[in-house]
Amino acid sequence: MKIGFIGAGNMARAIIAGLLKAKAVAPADIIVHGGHAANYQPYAERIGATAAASNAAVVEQADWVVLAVAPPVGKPVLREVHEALAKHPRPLLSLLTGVDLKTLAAWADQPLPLVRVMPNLNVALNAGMTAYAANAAAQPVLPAVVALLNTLGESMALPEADFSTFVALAGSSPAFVYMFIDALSRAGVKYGLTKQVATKIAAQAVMGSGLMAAQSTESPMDLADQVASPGGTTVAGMLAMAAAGFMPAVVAGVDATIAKDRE
Ligand SMILES: NC(=O)C1=CN([C@@H]2O[C@H](COP(=O)(O)OP(=O)(O)OC[C@H]3O[C@@H](n4cnc5c(N)ncnc54)[C@H](O)[C@@H]3O)[C@@H](O)[C@H]2O)C=CC1
Ligand SMILES: O=C(O)[C@@H]1CCC=N1
Repeated sequence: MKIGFIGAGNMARAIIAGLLKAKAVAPADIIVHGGHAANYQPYAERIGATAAASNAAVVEQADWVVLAVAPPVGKPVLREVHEALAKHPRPLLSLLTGVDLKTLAAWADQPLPLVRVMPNLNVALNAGMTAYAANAAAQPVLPAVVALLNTLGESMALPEADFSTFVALAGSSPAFVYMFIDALSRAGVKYGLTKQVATKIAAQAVMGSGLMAAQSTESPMDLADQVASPGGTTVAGMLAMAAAGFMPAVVAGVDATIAKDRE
């Protein structure tokens, strides 16, 4: 199975890293083309992937094509590869935020199997959270696509109406979590730890808590109650964070992310 990537930026590289770690695809079966030869060619060489000379060459050489460019670049790129896709009607996996299957079909301007895929950067560690939605033509290939996505972490079928919310809760949220880790770590620096030590402590605590929340059948607040001993340190911290607007700040961030995705 040859997987082609149009665009070789952060998201494409994270997916490729995950696929290679899982040994889901052989390095030479990864075909990439990006906007800048000076970037994508040495990258392809470094990981043993095949650098294609053009986006059309990606379509010609790959079995499936992943559209991994910025959303505004999607339409011109699909116009550019129109002829190649007409000759080789490959399933197209789009990572573009804010671009639904209907728009994608209009841009492709020909009947193609289309899968809208929304991953996050944690796919690089095979710990991603990915949503997908597919058109009717993609149904025969969907089980194989989902099997591939599952090598990158968890995946779920999601109605397209919920994709904007998913972007906030999974696509963008690693950045929000890093903000939280940085805030914890900075507070540690305030009390005399080095940033390096404080970040190690904060990141490991967040990782363990994430694992616990993902695996437990209890709600996050039930888990918090188990941390908060009566009259103890945790409840004092939780109440101070609540008073400082922790939850409204997070929800405002999600609101802004969803609004941007829907622009
Ligand atoms: N970064 C993330 O965490 C996530 C990104 N996405 C989506 O993935 C897509 C890619 O995002 P990133 O990788 O973060 O962006 P990026 O800016 O890192 O990468 C975009 C890539 O497209 C290439 N490119 C630009 N014009 C091109 C053209 N005409 N032909 C071929 N390649 C071209 C650039 O050279 C670059 O390699 C976006 O649509 C984004 O919404 C989705 C979920 C998470
Ligand atoms: O910031 C962005 O627009 C992309 C989509 C989700 C994560 N990164």
